[in-house]
Amino acid sequence: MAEASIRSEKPKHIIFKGEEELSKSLAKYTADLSEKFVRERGAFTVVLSGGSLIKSLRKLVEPPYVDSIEWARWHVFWVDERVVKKDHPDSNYKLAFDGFLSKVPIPPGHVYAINDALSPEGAADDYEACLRQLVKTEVLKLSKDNGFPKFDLMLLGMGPDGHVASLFPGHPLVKENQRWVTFIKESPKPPPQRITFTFPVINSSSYIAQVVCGSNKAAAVHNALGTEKTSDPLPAAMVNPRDGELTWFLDEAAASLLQDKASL
Ligand SMILES: O=C(O)[C@H](O)[C@@H](O)[C@H](O)[C@H](O)COP(=O)(O)O
Repeated sequence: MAEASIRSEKPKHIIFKGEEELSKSLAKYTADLSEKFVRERGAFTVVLSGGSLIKSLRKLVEPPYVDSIEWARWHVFWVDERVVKKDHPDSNYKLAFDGFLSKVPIPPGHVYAINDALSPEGAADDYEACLRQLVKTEVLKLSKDNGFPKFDLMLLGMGPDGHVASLFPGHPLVKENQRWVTFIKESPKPPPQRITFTFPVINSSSYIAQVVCGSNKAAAVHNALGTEKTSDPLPAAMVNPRDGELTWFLDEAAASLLQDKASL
């Protein structure tokens, strides 16, 4: 079984009037965690998604954060990546590079992009091997209780169907519980070929921000934040860190079907 533990209570969620307020809060949240992990262990491992998340990180590359964050201590990963060349318009690396990474002095050797010369199978194996090497050099920690890598911060988006990373509703990959990184060749969201972290890795993170905006995602937010027990939860409802902290960052449109929707 995958780690589809059913929640007994709602995870923490914060509702913002709009995406502008959300992006300010997300920048402060990320900068505070960067400061904490750099102080505690001299490094900060951050996992990015594709999609609209990258735009919502824009305040990090503006003052005060652009100058105060210790970018040299960052190590950047992707929770999922499309199996395309790194300069292809569908590439999550390209999206993040153009909108974020090119604007801050993170050492290029700390940015762990997919090997874009490989097949989906090969790229997933290669990415997992890269993570295992980073465990040896102690850039990455391992979760003490399950042996999966423990990232400091995972920044997730969510699709209107409730998918996270490239883990889609009803797809067998949501139950993968051995691999750290796996692949999909028939993603319902184009492009079809992708690699993705698995749920045991996602749920071993120290902190997870689930960042969701827009009325087209309101039904999935309502479903994922509900506490009704179901045998077939949405992937977004399976984000449930075993020894970490999950915070949903929502705008009013995405939160419109929730009962308690007091916004900041
Ligand atoms: O490669 C991808 O497709 C993304 O990593 C994906 O998992 C994304 O986070 C969601 O689909 C939400 O995307 P939007 O925020 O653009 O809706």
